[in-house]
This record gives sequence, structure tokens and C-alpha cells, in this order.
Amino acid sequence: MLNINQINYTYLPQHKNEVAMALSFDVQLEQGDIAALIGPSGAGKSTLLALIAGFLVPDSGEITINSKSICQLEPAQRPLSMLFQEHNLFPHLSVFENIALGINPNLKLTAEQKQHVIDSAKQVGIDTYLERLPEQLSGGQRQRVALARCLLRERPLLLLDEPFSALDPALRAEMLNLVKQLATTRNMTVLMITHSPEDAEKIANKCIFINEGTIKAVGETRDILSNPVLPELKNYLGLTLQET
Ligand SMILES: Nc1ncnc2c1ncn2[C@@H]1O[C@H](COP(=O)(O)OP(=O)(O)OP(=O)(O)O)[C@@H](O)[C@H]1O
Repeated sequence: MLNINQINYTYLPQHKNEVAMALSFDVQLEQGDIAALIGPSGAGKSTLLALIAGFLVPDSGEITINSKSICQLEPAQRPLSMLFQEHNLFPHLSVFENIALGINPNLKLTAEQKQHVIDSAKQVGIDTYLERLPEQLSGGQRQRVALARCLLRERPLLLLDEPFSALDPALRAEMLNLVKQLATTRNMTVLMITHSPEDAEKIANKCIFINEGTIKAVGETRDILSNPVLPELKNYLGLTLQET
């Protein structure tokens, strides 16, 4: 479904004492996969998502979704939705309008489309707040609104850049379950950055470990997290400390 084929990207030094940071990625996801992207801070997780989303342009390589190259497409044209940790919503627009943007950026909707907005809000449990502004919602409710907009876009790939990390553990688990349930019913493919192996275990069938700008391990989440072989992965999971 998603094919990241030998993508290379280099951050060039901006100042005299800096060095270039070269990253390279090669990985495939099947339709319906929920994949967790794990790895230490600075490993390259956000860069990989930015390359897929089109915010960064690779120096070489190819990215395809359902066998079609997406590298020439603008971010908005790509067959994917993305949810960030924050700033997903427009503060001056109501919940209804924020969701409706997923259908039409100029917010002119037919009666049928309006009903789709309401249905989508229902699916994530925020249909009673449609008239509110984002500032009148809790963090968890705001992320539900953003998720509703992603669902309405009906794109086959959902990229999650730690959207639930600021929520308390119970709410985070609830949101992850919601993503899993929605992804399963819609056969969506999900790629999510997480700093929490527990979150990866909760919903991801596949786990991708990135270190120093490249993918070091890919496999079933259980295998990657329970039987790590790579020393870097053991280090990341804190297992080397327990062994000594
Ligand atoms: N705009 C930039 N200019 C130069 N280097 C950058 C830039 N953005 C990121 N980098 C470098 O690229 C590397 C990968 O960064 P990236 O943000 O992708 O890591 P990450 O795994 O998402 O980290 P974190 O978990 O801390 O968010 C880091 O070494 C970072 O310093």
C-alpha cells in the first residue's frame, strides 16, 4: 500500500559548526497495517512523516501509495491525512466548521455533506459540541475533532505525529482504541510516531525502529518489543540497563 523506496534526504548545515544530517528510509506497509514508528529523539521519525506528507522533498528515491508515485503531488493532493500533537484546528472556526474543512475548504456544503459532518462527529463522540470553538474544548475533545476531519477526508493513509501524547493515560488509551476501531472498520493504513512502547503494543501490528536517520528494524510489534535483538533497540527500550 505504502512503499517507501530508498528515500534519501539530507539536512544541510545552516551554520559553520554544524554537520549535515543524512537520512535514508526503505520500508513497506500493507493496507490495513497499523504501524508504530519508534526510536530515540532525533532519530528521524518526524522527517520520515514529513517526507511522506510532502512537507519535505526527498533528494532521491520514490514514495508510492497504492502503486502510484506521490512525490510530484502537493501535500494537500496526497491520498493521506495527518494529525499532529497540536494546532490541528482553526481557533476562530466552530467544531462543525473545523470538521467540514475536510470536505470543502470554502465551507459551502450540501445538506448531504452537512449530514456527513454530523455523522463523523458522532463516530468520535463529539456531536454535542458542534457549535463550540476549539478553546471551549478539552485537549482530548480537540483531538477528536481533528480525527473526525481526517475521517471525513476518506484518505487511505493516516499519519499520526504523537497526537495523543499530551493526554492523560486513560484518555490516551481511549483515543488509541478509537483509532484502531476506525482504522479497522475503514481498512485504513496508519503510521504513528510514538514514544511509548505500551501505546505501540496496544494498537500496532507492525513496529518500525529508526535510529540515526535510518530504519534499523521492522517486524511484528510483539517480536520487536519483546525479543529485541539489536543492541540499539535494546538500549532504546532501556533493556541493557536492567541486564547489567
Ligand atoms: N530543519 C532542520 N534542519 C537541520 N536539521 C534538522 C532539521 N529538522 C531536523 N533536523 C535533524 O534531523 C534529525 C532527525 O530529526 P527528527 O525531527 O526527524 O527526529 P525525531 O526522531 O522525530 O525526533 P523527536 O522524537 O525528538 O521528535 C535530528 O538530528 C535533527 O536535529
